[in-house]
Amino acid sequence: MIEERIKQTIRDIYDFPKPGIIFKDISTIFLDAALCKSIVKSFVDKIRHLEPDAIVGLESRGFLLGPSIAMELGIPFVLIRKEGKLPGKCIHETYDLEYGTATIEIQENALASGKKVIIHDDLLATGGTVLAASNLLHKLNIEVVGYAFIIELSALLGRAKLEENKTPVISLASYT
Ligand SMILES: O=P(O)(O)OC[C@H]1O[C@H](OP(=O)(O)OP(=O)(O)O)[C@H](O)[C@@H]1O
Ligand SMILES: Nc1ncnc2[nH]cnc12
Repeated sequence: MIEERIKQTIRDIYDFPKPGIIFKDISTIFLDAALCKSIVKSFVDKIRHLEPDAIVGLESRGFLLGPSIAMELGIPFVLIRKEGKLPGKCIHETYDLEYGTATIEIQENALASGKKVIIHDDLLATGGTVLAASNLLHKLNIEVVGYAFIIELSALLGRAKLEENKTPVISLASYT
């Protein structure tokens, strides 16, 4: 099963980037091409029926598999980046993380008004990052029809925040 394969592959790094945080290091997933392919296939199987017009990936770890998922579905991949990285007119949003605060941005003309998207990131923790991304997309009149994560840290209760408006939340491996 994909969940076991993911859990066997990633590593727990204690006290990174701050004391008390158990960091889920997903870099080992990318040493295993067969596992990467299986993860992309799992996402595609779970999100195709939502008929997204694009996948929106969150910098930086949402950029690792996001383009592959979009390519498999034959749809665009759109970037949400950390502050100061995107050229042209952008809108931005600041949010809290498990271990700090951050600001993300999207280009104003990244995607046409009225499009439907899936937001993809490697990991759901408090949900602060994806909620900020949802807010950005909402401001551009883009509808979020689902969220897709490799990993979910369920004790941090991000899912409940995302499901408030009944949007489907997909995660392939969940930790309590
Ligand atoms: O659900 P949340 O509490 O918001 O946390 C999840 C976010 O934290 C990590 O990113 P980070 O900001 O560390 O940046 P990185 O991907 O550039 O390493 C992770 O990749 C998610 O984007
Ligand atoms: N515990 C964690 N491990 C990896 N990425 C994270 N992002 C937020 N919390 C995290």
